[in-house]
Amino acid sequence: MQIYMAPMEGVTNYVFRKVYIKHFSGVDKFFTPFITPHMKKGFSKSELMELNKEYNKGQYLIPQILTNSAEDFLKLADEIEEMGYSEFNINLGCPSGTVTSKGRGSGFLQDHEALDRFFYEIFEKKDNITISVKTRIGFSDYGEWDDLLKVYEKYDFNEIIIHPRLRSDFYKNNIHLPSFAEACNTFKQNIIYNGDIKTLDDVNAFKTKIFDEKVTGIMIGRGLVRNPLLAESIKENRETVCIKRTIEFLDDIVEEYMSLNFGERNTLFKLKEIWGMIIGDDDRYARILKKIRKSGGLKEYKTAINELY
Ligand SMILES: Cc1cc2nc3c(=O)[nH]c(=O)nc-3n(C[C@H](O)[C@H](O)[C@H](O)COP(=O)(O)O)c2cc1C
Repeated sequence: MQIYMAPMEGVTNYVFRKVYIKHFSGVDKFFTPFITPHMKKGFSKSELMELNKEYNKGQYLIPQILTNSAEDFLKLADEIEEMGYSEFNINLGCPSGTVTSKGRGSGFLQDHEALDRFFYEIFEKKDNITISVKTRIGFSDYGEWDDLLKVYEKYDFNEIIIHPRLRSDFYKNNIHLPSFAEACNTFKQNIIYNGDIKTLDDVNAFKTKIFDEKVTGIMIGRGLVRNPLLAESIKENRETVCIKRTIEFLDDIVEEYMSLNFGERNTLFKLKEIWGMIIGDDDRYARILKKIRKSGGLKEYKTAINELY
């Protein structure tokens, strides 16, 4: 089973991924956080870093694009192709209000005809690239999935990544496995499962519920940030958590940000977000998380981290 690291804006960015592959193994594919067409502005500095082949060396990296315009997609894909990419992922899952209100991300799932036209134009004009989608199962009603499946079925995606939640669920509420199972019966292509995998047990439980040879992989987001050893664990089929290796990894992330001149404040901001995901609402470490969040500089941050040993 293949393991993909989920794109997570602000978290699994170029720095995280670069340092990740120095410390851990097990991830087969990485995705950039979504990139939106920029029209006249050109790529931002961070987008250029996300896509820089030299900086991202050693990763099988797929650029993810967020748009509802075939014309903009084609133009952006051409530009990214020139940087050496030939595989693209389309974001049809982002639940953020600022994205969905413009009919993008999971907002695009509301207009099946427009979605169909979008894919038609892309596949008609671009036959030299590989395209996958990352999708939710609808906007606000499970009943939408049947029609969406009919649209997806028409196109030659190399794989379909499914997060079986509605937009209205955001990242909470239960996963809707019947919709995922329905996709397994419908699609001919490879299917990748995404959602709430946090431990090796979660993977094994998933496999007992869904066993279909078309499910060639799982994509993991929060679970891999919480325990960066999870991909290795799954590949080796033994649960491994090692706070020491996790801290060494995060120390290296600090160094990488500092070497890129992010400055102490911005670096700390990034680390606080990562620690928020690692500790989450685990009461045993709530006090330390509070200290991490309150730290005003890297020295104070390190003192807080040392309490974890
Ligand atoms: C902070 C954050 C940022 C995210 N950014 C993206 C993104 O840029 N593109 C995308 O397709 N999904 C994005 N996602 C969704 C994740 O890729 C993934 O689908 C979601 O976290 C569910 O998987 P998980 O339960 O394994 O975390 C984001 C999620 C979070 C929490």
